[in-house]
This record gives sequence, structure tokens and C-alpha cells, in this order.
Amino acid sequence: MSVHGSGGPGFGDRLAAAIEDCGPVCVGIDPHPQLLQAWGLSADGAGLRDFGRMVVERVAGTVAAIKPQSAFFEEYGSEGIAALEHILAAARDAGVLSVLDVKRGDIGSTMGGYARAYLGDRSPLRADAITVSPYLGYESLRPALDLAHENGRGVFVLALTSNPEARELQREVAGKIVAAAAHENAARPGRLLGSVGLVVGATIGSAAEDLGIDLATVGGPMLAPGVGAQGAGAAEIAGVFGEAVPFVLASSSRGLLQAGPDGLRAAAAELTSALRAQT
Ligand SMILES: O=c1ccn([C@@H]2O[C@H](COP(=O)(O)O)[C@@H](O)[C@H]2O)c(=O)[nH]1
Repeated sequence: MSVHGSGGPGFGDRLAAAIEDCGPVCVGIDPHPQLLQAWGLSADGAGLRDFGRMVVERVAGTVAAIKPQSAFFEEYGSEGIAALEHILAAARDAGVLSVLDVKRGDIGSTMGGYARAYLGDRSPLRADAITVSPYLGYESLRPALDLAHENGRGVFVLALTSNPEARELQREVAGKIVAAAAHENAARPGRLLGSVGLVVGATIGSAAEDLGIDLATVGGPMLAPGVGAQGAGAAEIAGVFGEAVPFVLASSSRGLLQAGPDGLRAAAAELTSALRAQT
């Protein structure tokens, strides 16, 4: 197992173990106003906190990870950020891995601030991994890549996102991003998986294959949003990822959350079974 500044296993290995134990589902925590209402919660900091806490309580031990979407917390200002801190702490206490979906990317010096905010060992907003955007150049992500490595945390770099508008732009650069992540993981391998992952939507069909991209060569995990409300399911995961399916963390937010607090655990278990049947 690779040794990091933290002295423990890296994020890639921790995620591989969680997928082995609990299956490949990641529950997105996206507190849309309609969902807060359906869950009987208020549209304020207390409602956000309760929503996230209830999700964590219901899925702990049955899914590999949770993925709070920062946007839905930021829109409430400081009380939203306080709720996000609370939910990340609840996940740590429950032993559930957290992937904070913040899609950060900036010039290197500013990226250092983002890295300390989300990957620093003492930051209140620390998560096990974050999503990052490489559109200021892959190397601009260096502070996040290095701090994640040092602290046993991870990053998921946007490569081929799930939204249809992304295709035209991303097909120009996806191959370079995939190659850069593969190079990074080869230089800092985990025992099972490196800690630099990619965001590859479950909805992208044959795009990776069409571009000549072999996702199985990355040596890190694949965060696959687009399951559920965006139309993808277990069959699409198998079709998009092929040999890379064992490294996939399949993420669904609305598709699972709409089951409500009483149905969430069963909905997540059902998705886990469907995904496991593909491997
Ligand atoms: O390519 C991407 C990257 C991130 N997302 C995020 O995932 C969830 C999807 O929500 P659903 O309700 O399951 O559609 C959301 O937070 C997105 O910002 C993505 O969809 N695609």
C-alpha cells in the first residue's frame, strides 16, 4: 500500500476497499428545494443539515461514498457552508467516504488556497476527495494533486462530463487529461488504485472509445455521475467503462433522493445490486 504524508493508505486504496465492502454506489447530496420540501425539511441551514445527516445515517455501511454538491449549500451563504461542514463531519464519524463536488480550478497560487480549504487535514471543509476542473491547465492543479497525495486524499479531474453541451469542447482535450492522470498515478501508485481519478459521465455512450481513450489504463478511480435522473443505469455504466468497470464509483443524486428518507436505503441497495450484476 502506498505511503503518504498521512502515513496511511491513499484515497484510491480507501475507495477500492469501500467499493469492495459496500459496492460501487455514491449517493449525491443535492438538496434541491423540491427535495427539501418532499423530505419535510425547511429551506434553510437547519433543513440542509438535517437532509445531509439523514442521508448519511441511512446509507452508512451500504454505499461506498457520499457526494455533496457544494452549489446547493453555497446558495444559502454562511448557514449553508456550516451545514456542509456538519455533513462532512457526520460522514467522517460514520466512516463513509466523502467526495465534495466543487469543481474547483484556478491559477496555481489560488489553487493552493482551494487545496488547503478542501484537502487540508485541519480544514473544517475537508473531504476525502474533491472534483477539480483542468481548464486552466492540468499543471495548475498541482497544489491540489500534491496536498491530496500528502494527506491521503484524492481528486477527480473533469474529463468527459455527463452533460451533452460538454462534448464538443471536451473531446479536444480529454485524451490529454486522461494521459496526465495516468502519468500521475503511475508515479504515485496505490496498492490497488491511485488517488487521481477522473469524472466520466455514465451518459457519454461510446465517446471514450470513439476518442481512442482506454479508461482502464488510468490506474485511478472513475467518478460516474449521470445515473438516475440523467438517464443512465447499470447497462450504460457497463457500456461506457468496459474493462474499467471495477474502478467505477457510480453517482446518483435525484434518482436516489427522490425515494425519500424511508426509501433511500432500499433504493441505494437496489442500484448496488444492479451494478454488481454487471461485473
Ligand atoms: O459530469 C458531471 C459532473 C458532475 N455532476 C454532478 O452530479 C450530480 C448529478 O445529479 P443528478 O441528480 O444525479 O442528475 C450534480 O450534483 C451534478 O452537478 C454531473 O451531473 N455530471
